Amino acid sequence: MVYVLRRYDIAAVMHFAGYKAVGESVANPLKYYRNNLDSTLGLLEAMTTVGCQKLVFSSSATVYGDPATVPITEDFPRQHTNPYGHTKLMIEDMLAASCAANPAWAVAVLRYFNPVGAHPSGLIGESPNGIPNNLMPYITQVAAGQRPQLQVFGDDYDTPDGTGVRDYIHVLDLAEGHVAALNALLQSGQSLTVNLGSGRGHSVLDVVRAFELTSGCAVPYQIMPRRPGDVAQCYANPGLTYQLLGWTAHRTLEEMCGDAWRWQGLNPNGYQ
Ligand SMILES: O=c1ccn([C@@H]2O[C@H](COP(=O)(O)OP(=O)(O)O[C@H]3O[C@H](CO)[C@@H](O)[C@H](O)[C@H]3O)[C@@H](O)[C@H]2O)c(=O)[nH]1
Repeated sequence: MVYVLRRYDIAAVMHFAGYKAVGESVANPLKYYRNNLDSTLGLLEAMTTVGCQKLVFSSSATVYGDPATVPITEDFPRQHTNPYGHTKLMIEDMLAASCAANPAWAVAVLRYFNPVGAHPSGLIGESPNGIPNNLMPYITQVAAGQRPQLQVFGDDYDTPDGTGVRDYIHVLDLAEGHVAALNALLQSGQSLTVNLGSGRGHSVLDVVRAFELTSGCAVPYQIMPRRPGDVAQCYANPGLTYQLLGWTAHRTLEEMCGDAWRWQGLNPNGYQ
C-alpha cells in the first residue's frame, strides 16, 4: 500500500472495504474485528508513512443503534448492537484519535443509511453471495422467480403499517455524497461527520408496492417474526450534510426500484 500511495502521489483515500453482514458478525465476531479493524489500521499506517492525511470513510447508521427518536441527527448518542456495528464505531474512534493527535489529518466520516439501486446502465450493481441479507436484492430475486416469496420480518412494529421503516438511498446519490465530501476535505482541510440519507422513511411494504408498480411484477410475501437485532425505524435528518456539503439525495424510491430491477434483469447471476 505504501508503494501505491507513493507511486501515484495519492492526495486522499476513500476507504470502502469491510465486511457488512450483521447476522454473520454475530455468528463470527472475530472475523469482523480482524478484517475491518486490521485493514483500517494497515491503511492508516501506510497513509501516515507517506504523509497522506485525507480520508473518506464508509461508516454506517448502525452506529446509532436503536435510536430513541427519528429523524436522526449526527449528535445522537452512538451505540452498537452487533460486532459489525462495533467495528464501525471503533473505526470512527480511531479516526477521531488520529485527527486529535495530528491536526493535519482531515477525515470525512459518512454514515450511510440504506443504499439500494444500481447504476442506470444496468452494468454495475449488487451481487450478493448466496441468499441476500438485504431487502432490495431479495425482492428483485423474488420478482425474477429465483425465490418463491419475500419474508417480511415483523408487522407489529410501532410504525404506520407495522413493518420496519428505513431510509433508502440510491447508490448514485451515495456516490455523489462521496465526491462532495472529498471536495470539501481537499478545499477546507476540516474533518466532518455526516449522515448520507434521504431524510425519508419507507416501510418494507412501501418498498414492495413501489417495486411492484415500477417493475410490473408481483412480489409475493409472507409475514414472519421480527429479525433479531432489527430496529423499528431508522431515518436520517440530512440537514447538516446539506449545510456542510451542499449535498442532498434526490433520486426517488421508484428510481431505486427501477434501477435495481434493470440490473437484475441484465445480470440474473450477478457478476458470476
Ligand atoms: O428479507 C428481508 C430483508 C429485510 N427485511 C426488512 O427490510 C428492512 C431493511 O433491511 P435490510 O435491507 O437488511 O437493511 P438493514 O437491516 O436496515 O441494514 C442495513 O442498514 C444498516 C444501517 O442502518 C447497515 O449497517 C447494514 O449494513 C445494512 O445492511 C428491515 O426492516 C428488515 O427487517 C425483510 O423484511 N425481509
